[in-house]
Amino acid sequence: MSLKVLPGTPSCFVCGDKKENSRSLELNICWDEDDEHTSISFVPDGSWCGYEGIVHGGILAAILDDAMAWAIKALDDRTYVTAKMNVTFKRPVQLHGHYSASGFLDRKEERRAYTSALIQDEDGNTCVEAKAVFVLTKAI
Ligand SMILES: CCCCCCCCCCCCCCCC(=O)SCCNC(=O)CCNC(=O)[C@H](O)C(C)(C)COP(=O)(O)OP(=O)(O)OC[C@H]1O[C@@H](n2cnc3c(N)ncnc32)[C@H](O)[C@@H]1OP(=O)(O)O
Repeated sequence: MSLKVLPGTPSCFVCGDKKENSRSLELNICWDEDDEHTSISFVPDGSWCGYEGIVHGGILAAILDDAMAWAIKALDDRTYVTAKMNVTFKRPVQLHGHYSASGFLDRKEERRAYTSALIQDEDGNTCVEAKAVFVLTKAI
């Protein structure tokens, strides 16, 4: 497995830099060059919770959104935005656990990119799954 750390976007809530965005989670986005998917490792702290001890689903959706956006970016340098995203929460993601998110570009059609992503715990159990459609922007 050959993992490359992608640069991140300084203003981003997920992959940014606290100097540019004080609320950024500052997660590293890695690219697996052999299997062509993103990989984001994280250990949630107390500021990520909704219910006590359980990570807020909106934060998990944001991580999956980035995992998929960067899977596109690694393979196509143009700018795509999330147009539709479907998230299935299968198991709670726990405070202080060790998790990994992976994002995949499944296929492209015209201006659309179809993606998928998942979050797994350290035993390989799938906790969250997502599918999304990104659209190539005319401007940004
Ligand atoms: C230092 C290095 C930095 C480098 C930099 C890295 C950047 C890499 C990391 C980024 C990290 C951030 C990752 C978070 C990503 C976001 O969160 S993006 C923010 C959230 N999303 C948005 O704000 C999008 C808001 N929506 C829109 O702007 C517009 O509705 C859209 C999606 C652009 C579409 O508008 P439009 O271009 O006028 O759309 P339209 O011409 O009607 O449709 C175009 C095509 O898309 C399809 N389409 C449109 N909407 C949909 C839909 N909802 N479902 C399915 N298909 C749709 C249409 O069917 C059409 O398909 P074709 O007929 O061409 O095959």
